[in-house]
Amino acid sequence: MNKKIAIIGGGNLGMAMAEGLVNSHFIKPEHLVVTKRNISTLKSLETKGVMVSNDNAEAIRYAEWIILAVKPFQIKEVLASLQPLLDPQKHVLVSVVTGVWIKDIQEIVGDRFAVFRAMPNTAIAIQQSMTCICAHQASEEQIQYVSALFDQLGRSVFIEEKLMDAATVLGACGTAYAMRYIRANIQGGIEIGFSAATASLIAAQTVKGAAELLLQKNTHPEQEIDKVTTPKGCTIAGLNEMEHQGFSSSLIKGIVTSYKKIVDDM
Ligand SMILES: NC(=O)C1=CN([C@@H]2O[C@H](COP(=O)(O)OP(=O)(O)OC[C@H]3O[C@@H](n4cnc5c(N)ncnc54)[C@H](OP(=O)(O)O)[C@@H]3O)[C@@H](O)[C@H]2O)C=CC1
Ligand SMILES: O=C(O)[C@@H]1CCC=N1
Repeated sequence: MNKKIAIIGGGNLGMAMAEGLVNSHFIKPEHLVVTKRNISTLKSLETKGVMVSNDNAEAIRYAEWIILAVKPFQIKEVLASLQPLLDPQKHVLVSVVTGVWIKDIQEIVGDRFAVFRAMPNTAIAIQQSMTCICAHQASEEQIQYVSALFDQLGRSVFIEEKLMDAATVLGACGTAYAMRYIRANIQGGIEIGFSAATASLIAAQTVKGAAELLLQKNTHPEQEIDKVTTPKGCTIAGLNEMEHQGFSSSLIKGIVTSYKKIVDDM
């Protein structure tokens, strides 16, 4: 397991992945290199012993596993600059870039590489990501390595590439949707009497507990809702008012809008 990993693009997600990889001890810090043009924001990683660099070529020479974590509009230029240095016998590519297909990557680097697309979320920093993965021309050993990597950083599932945009919305944008739900709870909590700090704790732990009920007991949300709603009680009164105001409908419309944005832009 002494493989070396390069993360090309140490931004929000690249940095979160690096933190998760090091904190989980999946990789020794000295076996990880993270690049970006302005490396001054990578000091916390450097302190942990991770190599940081503004030289992608140096990172490609060092590592076998290349995680591409730049913005979608940057990927073509970055791949084109890396192409002469990439070797299908040595390198495996893992792209976390939204809306960029394996065929787009192959158009630039050629079709002889094992390529993965992975869609984690920012909770990867604390080993709580949900990561959807698809593989192309990968060996069983490479698939096992990628599985082990993302399972160490949360939970993972292999999906077909055609579902990758949907995975981006539900799994990655989903972190932002959940944050907004929690924030609204905090605002409501303050209005009914809590300090912001206490409301934040109650809201976040309650959401965590609700999610764990589904994950651990494998139940449907409505089964769990039935256990909370006393007939004529306060929960159902509040829930129904939320639905009258378009709660579920607004979430579904938001999810579909995010999805259309990816599909229409690419
Ligand atoms: N943020 C999220 O929650 C998620 C993001 N994604 C995807 O991950 C990718 C990264 O997103 P995110 O981290 O949010 O974006 P960021 O803009 O935060 O990170 C991209 C990083 O790439 C660096 N970069 C730009 N050009 C180069 C280059 N030529 N060589 C090396 N590094 C470069 C930038 O730093 P500098 O300018 O210093 O070079 C920047 O830090 C995107 O494609 C996004 O769609 C996927 C799932 C979740
Ligand atoms: O909105 C974005 O650009 C990215 C895609 C997934 C999460 N954030």
